[in-house]
Amino acid sequence: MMIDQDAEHGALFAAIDTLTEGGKLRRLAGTFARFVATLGHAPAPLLLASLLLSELEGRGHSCLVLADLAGDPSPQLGWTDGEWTALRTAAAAGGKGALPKNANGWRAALQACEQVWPVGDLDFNQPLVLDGERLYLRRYWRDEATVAASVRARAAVGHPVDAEGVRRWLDKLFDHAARDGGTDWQKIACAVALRSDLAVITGGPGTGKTYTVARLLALLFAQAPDATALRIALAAPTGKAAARLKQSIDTALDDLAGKLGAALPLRELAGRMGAARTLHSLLGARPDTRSFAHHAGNPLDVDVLIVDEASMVHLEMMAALLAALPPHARLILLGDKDQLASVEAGAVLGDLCAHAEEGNYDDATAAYVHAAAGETIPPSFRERDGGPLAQRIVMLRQSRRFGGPIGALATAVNQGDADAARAVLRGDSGGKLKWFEGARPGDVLALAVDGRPGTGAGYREYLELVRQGPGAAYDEWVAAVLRRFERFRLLCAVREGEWGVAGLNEAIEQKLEQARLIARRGEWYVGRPVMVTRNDYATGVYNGDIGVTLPDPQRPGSLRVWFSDGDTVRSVLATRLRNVETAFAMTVHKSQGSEFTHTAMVLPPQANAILARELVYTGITRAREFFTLVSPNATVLGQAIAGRTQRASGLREALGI
Ligand SMILES: Nc1ncnc2c1ncn2[C@@H]1O[C@H](COP(=O)(O)OP(=O)(O)OP(=O)(O)O)[C@@H](O)[C@H]1O
Repeated sequence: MMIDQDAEHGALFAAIDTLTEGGKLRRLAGTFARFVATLGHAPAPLLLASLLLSELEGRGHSCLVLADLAGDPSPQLGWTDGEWTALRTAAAAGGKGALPKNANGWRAALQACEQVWPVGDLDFNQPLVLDGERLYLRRYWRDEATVAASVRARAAVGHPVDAEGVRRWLDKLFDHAARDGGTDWQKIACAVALRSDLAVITGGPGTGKTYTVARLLALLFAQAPDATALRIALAAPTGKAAARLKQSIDTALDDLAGKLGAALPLRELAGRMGAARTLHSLLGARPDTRSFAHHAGNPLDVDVLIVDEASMVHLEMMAALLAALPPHARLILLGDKDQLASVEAGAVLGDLCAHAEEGNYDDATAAYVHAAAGETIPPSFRERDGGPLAQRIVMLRQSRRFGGPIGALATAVNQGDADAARAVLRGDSGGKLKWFEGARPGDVLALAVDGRPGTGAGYREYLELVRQGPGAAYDEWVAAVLRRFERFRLLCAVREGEWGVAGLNEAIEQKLEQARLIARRGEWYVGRPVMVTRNDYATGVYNGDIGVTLPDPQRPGSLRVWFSDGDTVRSVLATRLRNVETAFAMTVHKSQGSEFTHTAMVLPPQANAILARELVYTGITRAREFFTLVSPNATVLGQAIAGRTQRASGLREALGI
């Protein structure tokens, strides 16, 4: 069979190999197309569609939209027109005829193939699924169906609420004097979340998502028949985000406990909540398998689950989470819908929040919010037929932490206003922002080592502390080193090249070595910051964890990598960490869920498909106090802001939004 296919599709496979060698296709995409060819008669349109489907899945899309296949997918793939034409021509040569011309033609061609299950037909467990105008890998189709069904079911649940009682509590929990006029969306979010088994609270950095959810927790405790029996779980996609969530919630609850006094034993109730966990750990991830200990047959033992940084939760994880959540449990998702979606396929939060800006609250929600929160939803956020999901979503619109030039820059980028973004970057005289337009590599290296005036040093700062050594209290020194390392970070839009993660990590190491701040001896050296790139259950480190290499206090001559773990630190012998990379420079993608006092973002000299508005916005919003943009070519910023990351998915359609 393989030999026949190779003879028939030799030109196509050769074209695939050329694109793979040119770095335009991941190897897996070609392998998948070849695999599909072994499963039966495989006409050229099927192989071409399988190839692109696998490639797009690797770039975060859940499916292949047939209209894109019929049109010109090259911009989406970052290919030249010539590359797409060459691939089409090669496919048509093997297929002995022209490829379908439109989406209907593609649909007809694909549904006739034995490797494809057209939804609604007899199911033979084919690897590909054709659902309306979309082609899926079966796994993603199943995950999307699970998420859609579960979200619809949860959104439909309406709990009876004692609006008057809620109103009394909300007035206690929210400080009316602190509001600055306008609609109090935080209060609305609490009221809305009480009403259903699903609540989505979205908003940019510092809009008070954690502040709000702490009040929601207090309200849930206050309303529960037996508050001590309420099982609450906190979770986030990464260990770091989980630790941040727990810390912010503890602080907010402690603050509230002081305010509420004897009205609610909040300290005691909060003390019963466990630590925040990663979603992997919550679900019971098992080594070497994609399955989890918790699933529909062995659900999680929770009544309320709060998930922070939900924009980073990919489709497969969201499906697993929803399947494992008992039907009675409340799910509260927190996240910034405008941030980059997960590296893996899917953009669930973005899809759910597609219309969050508009609100679309119906009359019943408006009346309830008025009764329970004392807030009037403005007419521009109302819509008679807003749909059930819209009634479960609230967007927080005012940033408390993030005003000033960095906030203005983030807003301009988010709105796609490149002129405004450039004006903010060039116009800040207070030193919060700096733009190296037309930068040279030396500018980045100087920035990495010494920072810029007024922002504190770059990596010099933590490396000098490393050089000073621990003194008496080793753990305190480690914690201080880790804190200092978090003060500055260089983020890259791309991995490869002089302006990407790989090139810059090497160049920064050389520069730090010249400055005698590090002394490299092979791969591991004192001061080396590393990022974990794969979950490793044996050592307890997870994808995205960042640590710093320091001497082992017990075994002179050996090195350990130290990670912060909430309030404490923990370490792993350096040589036991297999999947790590140096982290002086890291991708914007990997920086999600983290914030640094000074964030510097490096753009590459040329625009590309990855470089889009969401990426620039995510990079900027990693900065707590100072933001520096480095771009060798000043025009790339405008091109990036103009680009959008659109992820193909059928979720919006399945949810009727
Ligand atoms: N209504 C409010 N009144 C007073 N302070 C508030 C209010 N809302 C938020 N804050 C404060 O603003 C800061 C940011 O709030 P919070 O951390 O909850 O935001 P967030 O949306 O969770 O941010 P991020 O996800 O970016 O960390 C906190 O210090 C919080 O105490």
